[in-house]
Amino acid sequence: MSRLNVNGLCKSFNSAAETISVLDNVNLTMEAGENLSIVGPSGCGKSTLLYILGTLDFPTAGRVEIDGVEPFGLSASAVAKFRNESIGFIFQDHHLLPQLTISENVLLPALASGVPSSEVVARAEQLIADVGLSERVHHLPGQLSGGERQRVAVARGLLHRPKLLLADEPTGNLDRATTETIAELLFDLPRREGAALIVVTHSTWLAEQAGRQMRLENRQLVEGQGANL
Ligand SMILES: Nc1ncnc2c1ncn2[C@@H]1O[C@H](COP(=O)(O)OP(=O)(O)OP(=O)(O)O)[C@@H](O)[C@H]1O
Repeated sequence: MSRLNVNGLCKSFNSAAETISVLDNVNLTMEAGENLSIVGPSGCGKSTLLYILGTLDFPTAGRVEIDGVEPFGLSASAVAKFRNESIGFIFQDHHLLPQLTISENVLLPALASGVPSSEVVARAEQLIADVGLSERVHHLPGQLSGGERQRVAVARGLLHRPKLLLADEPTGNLDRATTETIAELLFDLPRREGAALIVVTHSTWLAEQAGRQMRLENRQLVEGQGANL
C-alpha cells in the first residue's frame, strides 16, 4: 500500500466575479520513507496543495488517499482525529507558542487530547535530543534562535510518528548554514521512521537535497531533477 495516492486532484476558488483554477489533474504516489520537494513560482498553488494533502482544505475534484484512508470521505471530527494522528506539519514561521517551553511545544500535539502518557513524554525527549536541543527544554521559544526554533518545529512535527509530514518553506527565513542543519534533520528523521515527507520551497538548494524533486507548473505536478527544477 502506498503512503500517499493522489489522483486527478483539482482545486478552484470561487469569488463573486470569477472561478480561479489553481490545481488541475494533479497526480502523485509516494511510498513510506520517501521524501519529495516541490518548487514552483509564487502563487502557483504549492501551499494550496499542501493544505489539501494536510486535510486543512478540500479538493474540488479528485481522490486523495493517505495510508489507505480517504480523509475527505470522513466526518469533520473523524478528519480532525485522522489529521492529528497521521499528519505532521512544519511551517516557515514554526508556529511555536511563545508562552510554552520547548518541551511543552513539542508535546503540544499530545496535549490536545489530555495529559500525555509517559511514552509520549519520552518520545518528545528523544526528538528534542535528536534535534540537538536537550539543554534547552525549559527555555521559551523567544530565547532560541530562528534555526533552533525551526528544529523544535521539526521535533514537534514528528511527535505522533506521522505517516505524512508536510513542510511549507521550512527554511524560508534562515541563512545557508542553518538551512543545511535543518535539511539534515528534515531528510533524515522522517525517513528513519518511514514517514513520507513533502517539502515545498523556493530554495533550489533545499529542493535538490530531496530524494525526489517535482515542480508545480501550469496547475500540474511534473517530475524534475537538478537543473530542470
Ligand atoms: N482562499 C482563497 N481564495 C481565493 N484564491 C485563493 C485562496 N487561497 C489561495 N488562492 C489563490 O490560489 C493561488 C495559489 O496560492 P498558493 O498560496 O497556493 O501559492 P504558492 O505557490 O504557495 O505561493 P507562494 O510561493 O507565494 O507561497 C494564488 O493565486 C492565490 O491567490
